[in-house]
Amino acid sequence: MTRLPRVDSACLLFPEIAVTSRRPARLAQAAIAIGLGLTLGCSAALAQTPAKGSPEHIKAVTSAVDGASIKANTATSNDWPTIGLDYAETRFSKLNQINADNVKKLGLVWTYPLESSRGVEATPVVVDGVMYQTASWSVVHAIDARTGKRLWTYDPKVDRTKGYKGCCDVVNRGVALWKGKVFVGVYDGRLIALDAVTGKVVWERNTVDNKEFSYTITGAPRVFNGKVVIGNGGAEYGARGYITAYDAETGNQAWRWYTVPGDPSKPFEDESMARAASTWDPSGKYWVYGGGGTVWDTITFDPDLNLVYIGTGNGSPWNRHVRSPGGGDNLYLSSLVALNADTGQYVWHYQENPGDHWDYTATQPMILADLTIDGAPRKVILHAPKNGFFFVVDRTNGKFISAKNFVDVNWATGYDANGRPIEVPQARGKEPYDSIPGPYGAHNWHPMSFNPQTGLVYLPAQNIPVNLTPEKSVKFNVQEPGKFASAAGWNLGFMLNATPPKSPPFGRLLAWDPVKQKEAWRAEYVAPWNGGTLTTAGNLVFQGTADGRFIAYNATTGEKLWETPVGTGVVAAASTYLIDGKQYVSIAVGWGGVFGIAARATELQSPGTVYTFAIDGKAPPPAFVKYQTEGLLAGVKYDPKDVPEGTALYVTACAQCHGVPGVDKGGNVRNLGYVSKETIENLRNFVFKGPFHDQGMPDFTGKLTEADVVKIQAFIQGTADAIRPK
Ligand SMILES: O=C(O)c1cc(C(=O)O)c2c(n1)C(=O)C(=O)c1cc(C(=O)O)[nH]c1-2
Ligand SMILES: [Ca+2]
Repeated sequence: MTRLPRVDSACLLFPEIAVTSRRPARLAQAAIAIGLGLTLGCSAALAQTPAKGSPEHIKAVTSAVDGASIKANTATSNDWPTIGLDYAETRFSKLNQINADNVKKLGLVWTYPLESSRGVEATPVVVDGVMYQTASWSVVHAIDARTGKRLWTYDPKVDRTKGYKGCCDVVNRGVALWKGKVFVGVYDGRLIALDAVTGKVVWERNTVDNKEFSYTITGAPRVFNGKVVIGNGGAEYGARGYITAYDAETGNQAWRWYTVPGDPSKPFEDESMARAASTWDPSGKYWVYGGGGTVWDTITFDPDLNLVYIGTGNGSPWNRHVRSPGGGDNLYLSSLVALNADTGQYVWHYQENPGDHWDYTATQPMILADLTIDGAPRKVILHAPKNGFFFVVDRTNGKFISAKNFVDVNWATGYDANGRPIEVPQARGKEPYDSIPGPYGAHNWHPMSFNPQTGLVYLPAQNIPVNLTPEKSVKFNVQEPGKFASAAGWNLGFMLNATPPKSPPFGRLLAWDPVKQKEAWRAEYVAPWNGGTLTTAGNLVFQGTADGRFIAYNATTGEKLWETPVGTGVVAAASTYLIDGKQYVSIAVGWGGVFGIAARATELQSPGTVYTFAIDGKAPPPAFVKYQTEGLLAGVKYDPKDVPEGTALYVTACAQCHGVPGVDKGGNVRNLGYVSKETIENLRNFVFKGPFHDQGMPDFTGKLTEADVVKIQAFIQGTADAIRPK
């Protein structure tokens, strides 16, 4: 990356080069400046070189981050300036000091405590040794990566009793850095610009001023051309998806694009909404549920075509029979959409799941690549969404090139030449249905990477079996009566797996050839929900695992070359960067996300931590923390007649975080089948103004009655008793 203010070395190497590369009109001026610099400017500048890690240094290196520097960094990968490394989101670093020959000598340099006990999903962003990392509850940490010491922490103070507003853990997928500001999307819907040096708020906007829907933000903002763009989540609770661009300097709104139409009796926002409305059946009153299509993760910018690509989410509610009874594609659900980066106007779309029915989102991270396909150079998007197919799409026009399933699927047999799925009719039937992939996806938000040297994409793939039972009636979310709970339109019993699904769960790292649409190698894991990937010119792939390890593989062969325990399950992806000429690898660990709330794959539950490694690192690992669990709950007195009502209450109020008592083991939230008898006997003390409201436990005052709690107790003990080995 070109760093203007790095006068120590830049002085010798023509100080104005970075400026001229950005502003060609200033070539003549620059020539003079170079001359001056060599004669008198340099000695003065050298005397003022700020100490690394000092406020002046942080100001200098973060102010230099802009579109040109992000592009320039791709020549070396010295820094990791955006969440996916570059605008193409390759997560492929050209650094090769750490490589397949010496990775065995990788050792710990420092760890940094993120002071969080919920999921950590962000990739560390690093420029010249200044690191920005988010933890749960959208807390931002600035870290001196030379030492691992805190520079500052910013807590946007999300109301901890409002975690229920999102479906999938109080997570955050990271920051965007631009001209001295750090941008973070906050769980409660705010977009905040922070001063990169001090962590103080520069501006703040509420991006979800609408009161009808339960919006949250978990994704990372994207900055380009002086605009910062953010989407939101909420389609499990009823929401209408959109993304908004703001001026990065002022926070003024530049544009907004909705992903699905609103009430057709009112004027449409634009032509793209009018066209979309013809693919929805108004008798389903989809606008009341919001329709869905939330842009809760991937937003990618293409500087060459000046397009923004977004992946849109599932239908809201999931079940199309409820949402749009007459069928229809329901544009622009589950689609890749290209927008004009300046205006936010629709340019093209490709819909991966017409008429989504299964929470098959297209929000999974995409990678922009230039590939030779059938002998011709193509500018493509590589995409592996929840639905289990790997897509190659022409990013100049949205035309389908190819799709191939990367895991076994049962909802479609393939895609036709026009890019439409060939669906299996039972997948939309009225009978209970084992959805493969299920709503957790064959691949979720965990970032994949693409290594142009091997030609392979490294993709965390999985199966998490779920049985879906179609049902017309829509259940309430106890917290917000009138808001629809997650599986609205599907029987909420899916959470309790009323009909146990038959397919086996798995988690694996897939090395996938996107040209041949074929697996090259795989590594099997003990469980699903493993971390994102990083790949390097050192012929390496790095990935953290659900069972608490950080692993390096040979990128060509898949041979495991190195691993280290990290004290808890890993869901995030690693980054790598140079500091003062030496290569480091950092990974933030912290078990969580939608699967990690209630389930786990290791007995270790250490808090959120950033680990940083280098060759010959010798730092001692921190002490690991074990899960605190009691034996299977026994002895709570209850009336079996209360169990059916208790079940319904538990499903709408408790299941999403606590899982099924005694069946799930508990993830970053405890399972109520494995707590003490006294805890369940005193459940009311936790439910109403209880001690865990600062950790994400909602306050149910006014939402549940004391009698409801007694029924929930009956369900919890009844379930534990039912599964106890006789
Ligand atoms: O439909 C939505 O609006 C929405 C939002 C989110 C989110 O914001 O985290 C997730 C999902 N859906 C989702 O379907 C999903 O599987 C998921 C997993 C995670 C996670 O962080 O582990 N978030 C989300
Ligand atoms: Ca969803």
